[in-house]
Amino acid sequence: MSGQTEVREFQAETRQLLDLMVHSVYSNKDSFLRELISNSSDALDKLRLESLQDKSLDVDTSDLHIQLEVDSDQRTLTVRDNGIGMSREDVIGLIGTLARSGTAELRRKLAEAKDAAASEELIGQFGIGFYSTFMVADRVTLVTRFAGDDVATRWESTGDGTYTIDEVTGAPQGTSVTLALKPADTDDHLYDYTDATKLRQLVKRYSDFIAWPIRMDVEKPVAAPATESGAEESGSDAEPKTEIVSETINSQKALWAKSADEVSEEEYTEFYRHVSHGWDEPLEVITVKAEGTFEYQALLFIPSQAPFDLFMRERTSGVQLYVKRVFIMDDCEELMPEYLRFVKGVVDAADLSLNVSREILQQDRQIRAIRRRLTKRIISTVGDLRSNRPEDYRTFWEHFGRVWKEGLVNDFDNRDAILKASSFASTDSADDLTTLADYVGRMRSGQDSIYYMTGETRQQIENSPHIEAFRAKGIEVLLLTDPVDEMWVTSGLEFDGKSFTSIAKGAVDLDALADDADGDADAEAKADKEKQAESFAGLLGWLGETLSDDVSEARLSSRLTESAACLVGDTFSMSPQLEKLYRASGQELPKSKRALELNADHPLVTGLNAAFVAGDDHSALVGTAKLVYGMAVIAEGGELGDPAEFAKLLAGTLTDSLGSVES
Ligand SMILES: Nc1ncnc2c1ncn2[C@@H]1O[C@H](COP(=O)(O)OP(=O)(O)OP(=O)(O)O)[C@@H](O)[C@H]1O
Repeated sequence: MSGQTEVREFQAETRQLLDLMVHSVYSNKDSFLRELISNSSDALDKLRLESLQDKSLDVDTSDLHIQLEVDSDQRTLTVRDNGIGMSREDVIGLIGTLARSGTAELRRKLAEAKDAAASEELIGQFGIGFYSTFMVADRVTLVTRFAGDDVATRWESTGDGTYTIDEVTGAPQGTSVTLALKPADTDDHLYDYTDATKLRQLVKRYSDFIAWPIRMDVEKPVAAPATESGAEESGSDAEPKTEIVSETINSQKALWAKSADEVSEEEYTEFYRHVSHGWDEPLEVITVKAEGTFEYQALLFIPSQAPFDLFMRERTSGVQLYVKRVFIMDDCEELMPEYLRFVKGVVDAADLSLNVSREILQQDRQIRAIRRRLTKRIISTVGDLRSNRPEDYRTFWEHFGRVWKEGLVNDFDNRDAILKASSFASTDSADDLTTLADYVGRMRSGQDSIYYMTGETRQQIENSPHIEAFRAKGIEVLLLTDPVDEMWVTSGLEFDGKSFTSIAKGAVDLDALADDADGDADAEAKADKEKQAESFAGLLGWLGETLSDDVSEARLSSRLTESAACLVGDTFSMSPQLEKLYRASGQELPKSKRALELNADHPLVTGLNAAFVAGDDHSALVGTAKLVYGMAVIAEGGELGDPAEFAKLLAGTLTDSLGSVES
């Protein structure tokens, strides 16, 4: 019996994604089955957990399983489970709309994707779960009854703009998804999914480890009954008899309980996809087996692709917690520090209660011990990747380096090891990243700091005036462009006894590092410097006052070779990027002032000094002073406080210079 049918429209976003599935570019169409079985398995986990926690829940959990049902005449395949089911609201929210925050992002990227291969990769990165059914089906019907509810909900769609939803009674608890299959077309990687052999093969390949039985009715020859004489009944007219028997077609073996040499790479990959809801391959598999006081097993994966929500607040699925093979929770944050949130997998602890809650976990000594050990294992694994598999390490770094470096700020116990396994862009190479050990190996004699500069892009840093003298003298500088770099680099961390020094802050004395330094030349240079300082003293004092709203002082620079001026913070001041980040996050910060450093060899600066020394009335030079300051801000990629004033001053100066050309 069914209630009134309601026709609803898919959201525009969902429609576009559906359209993509219907005209799928994804060659691995078989994976729809994995998605459905995976959803069913999750639903069974949830029901078991729910019934453990809520004893009053009136549900039968005696035979939790997944059933595959085939109707060859109708060409349908049904995946049925007796799991937790969904309410009508769930169906509309979870199935009817692709409400996940990454959908818009996926669509945008798909629109940009140039070819089918790029689209495949994107689908791999985002995953499309339930909607993958439309790769193989013309019509999908879902009937579901939430545990404890009386009425069930039926949802149906042909993958065009609408779906229907209505109430049904008499449906069993759990969920069934029935696919009206498209005709097989092997050229399009679309197989006959009513074929028992094919289904068996797919379950074996993708879902063998699923903890719940996956059953299918299969036709089997009936063993002929023995006659009284003991001989089998036989006769020329006897047709071989068959019967339909229900068979469990997965082995249900928990992969984490097996030793690594018993598990194939493919099995690990499929398990990884199940726990991560990902479609990519794992970059590395980590197995841990602890015996003794705390017994547990862990099977962890480092993915090869960052999920779209890596930097979103409500991230999903990380490491799942099991207790003695029973699923307890997804995304068990207590088992993994936040900066390792990209790690996926399972931890099965033997000695916890099945009723364990998040509150208890937070206090639990065993959980803390597991977390400590797993963290160390992951860090050492990444270190090994770096040493032994540079290509894979590079993939890792591209996808997860930014998150990894959060550990330098947050994980005090392991930060030296994290730093060791990190890598950085530097002026040493345009393409390759460097480790700190290699950087230190290239340090100049007399250099006791690791020099770095932070900025928004590599190009911006490389073009900033601060780096000029370092470039001219061939001193290597790390180029740090991730927001998190600002944090760890100023946290007092050292590497190999060397501190990190920003080239955009404090005074630098590069002369001490000159490799060709000779005593006489040094003394001469020092005397020159002193003389220069004297001749510029008046100008510097005046500039400091004139620009006092913006700068703390004006001084001569030893870091400039090409530009006229740059701005330099105190050793412990915030960089402009960090200030910007804080402001963007809504924090009020007092205006900070930096020193204006001038290049005493630049014609603009020597000209300005000559003009300053030549007259007593310096008011005509105020505009030039402001321009010099503004140029320093622009050169480092900063934002002018009053761009209109700067533009006006510049226009006036240009006009004057043209006037002098005309006359
Ligand atoms: N058989 C089922 N029983 C109960 N709930 C289900 C079932 N299938 C799907 N759902 C619900 O619908 C939601 C959406 O499913 P869908 O497969 O689209 O995405 P997902 O499993 O959350 O993520 P992914 O796309 O990564 O697989 C699930 O999270 C689950 O809450």
